[in-house]
Amino acid sequence: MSYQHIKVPAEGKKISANADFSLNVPDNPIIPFIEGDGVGSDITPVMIKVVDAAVAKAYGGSRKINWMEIYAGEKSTKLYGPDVWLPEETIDVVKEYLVSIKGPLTTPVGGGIRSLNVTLRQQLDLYVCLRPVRYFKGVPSPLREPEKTDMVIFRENSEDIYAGIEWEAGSDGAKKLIDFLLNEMGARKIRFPETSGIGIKPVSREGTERLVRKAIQYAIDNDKPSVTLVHKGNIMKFTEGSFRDWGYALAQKEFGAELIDGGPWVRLKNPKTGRYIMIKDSITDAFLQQILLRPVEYSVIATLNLNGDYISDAAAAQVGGIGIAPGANMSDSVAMFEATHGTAPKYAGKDYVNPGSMILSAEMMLRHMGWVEAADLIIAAMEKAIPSKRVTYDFARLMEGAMQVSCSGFGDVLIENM
Ligand SMILES: NC(=O)C1=CN([C@@H]2O[C@H](COP(=O)(O)OP(=O)(O)OC[C@H]3O[C@@H](n4cnc5c(N)ncnc54)[C@H](OP(=O)(O)O)[C@@H]3O)[C@@H](O)[C@H]2O)C=CC1
Ligand SMILES: O=C(O)CCC(=O)C(=O)O
Ligand SMILES: [Mg+2]
Repeated sequence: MSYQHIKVPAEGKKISANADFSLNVPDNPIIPFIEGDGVGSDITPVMIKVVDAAVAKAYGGSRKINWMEIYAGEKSTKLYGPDVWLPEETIDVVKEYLVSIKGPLTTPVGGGIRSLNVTLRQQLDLYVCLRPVRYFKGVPSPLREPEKTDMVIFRENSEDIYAGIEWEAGSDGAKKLIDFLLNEMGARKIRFPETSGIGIKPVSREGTERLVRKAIQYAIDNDKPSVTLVHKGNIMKFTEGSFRDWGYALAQKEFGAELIDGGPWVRLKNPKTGRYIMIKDSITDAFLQQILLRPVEYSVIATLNLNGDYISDAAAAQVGGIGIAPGANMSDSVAMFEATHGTAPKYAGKDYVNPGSMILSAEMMLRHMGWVEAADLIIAAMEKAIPSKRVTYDFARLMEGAMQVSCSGFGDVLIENM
């Protein structure tokens, strides 16, 4: 297969999948990557260097990643033309090569293009946004006991107001829809109909079930004590409220969960360990204060798209910030790994920010590929590097006696510690 601008490495093979979605990973896989906008050009090369070092050290040359650059965002417009932000061939490659990693991409506020990050997730139906939140010893945190925060967020990635169904105030679309709502649907509570922009929030049973199913399965596979459905269902009854109800119903129907004290909480016995997994729910505003005050009570979190976006950054702050917050966007077959943070434009090109988020996203990618020895080396290197206090600005400014290093410098510290 030849592409317009993507150069397939001369060496290396594609990862393939079996009917049950398990992966066949060759020793020399081709891994597509998007560099990303803003600090993407800082963190992506550092991630590649650290991953290559971990793989070389873990497998002594018998395994090697062949990186293949693919394009999106500003770099794409320079190569493919001023309006081409997300080339078709990028989508094709992500789908075909099954495992990839991306840097952050800019989304303008208000007008301009819609989010390329969200578009990638929607076009590839990467319906799970998986974001682990864990503490590394020595990381400065605003909490007294940050080690008590240990959560894995399952954020629904394909629905909710991120579907982008909205019309600007004063547009024909907004007028038409508001008119329809007022005159045909009996809506009475649009306070300023003449000057309202309007958006639609689709949340489906299928979308909820596939997300909650993954979250419960994760809790089973990883022996986690609870899954919390986080929603604002008291206010948005038929979207967020239904998310909660469909989630509980799925736990009972597919996992044999039983009501506790008449419900709504349910519990199921983990078939692998015999221990109970509690399925509970929490309303988002209360949840956000409880994860600060009683983090030990939360383990696996299943939530909708917007809640998941907010919770990801808030929870990351508890364990040191979005500089080390990794993530993955996944369907049953395709996985695209990416940091939780964005393009941090004020730091772009300065070799300054923490590359940890992207390196830990790559660590998740290695684990997903079954290259656990290389993944373990990265975790062990983080565990040694941070207490040595040679860290990037985000940690250095909160640590006493730290020696601040650059983005690439922190990559080198990790490699020294492998
Ligand atoms: N998946 C994606 O590609 C995402 C893209 N975006 C996009 O990114 C752009 C910028 O968004 P913005 O709201 O500024 O959020 P960002 O996540 O880009 O940055 C917010 C702040 O987080 C801190 N931060 C971010 N990255 C790092 C890092 N690697 N190391 C240390 N600290 C870091 C910095 O804090 P401080 O100022 O304290 O140093 C930074 O100013 C927007 O266009 C947005 O749409 C946003 C999120 C995800
Ligand atoms: O797409 C964007 O620009 C922002 C997305 C985001 O904040 C996220 O996925 O966490
Ligand atoms: Mg976000």
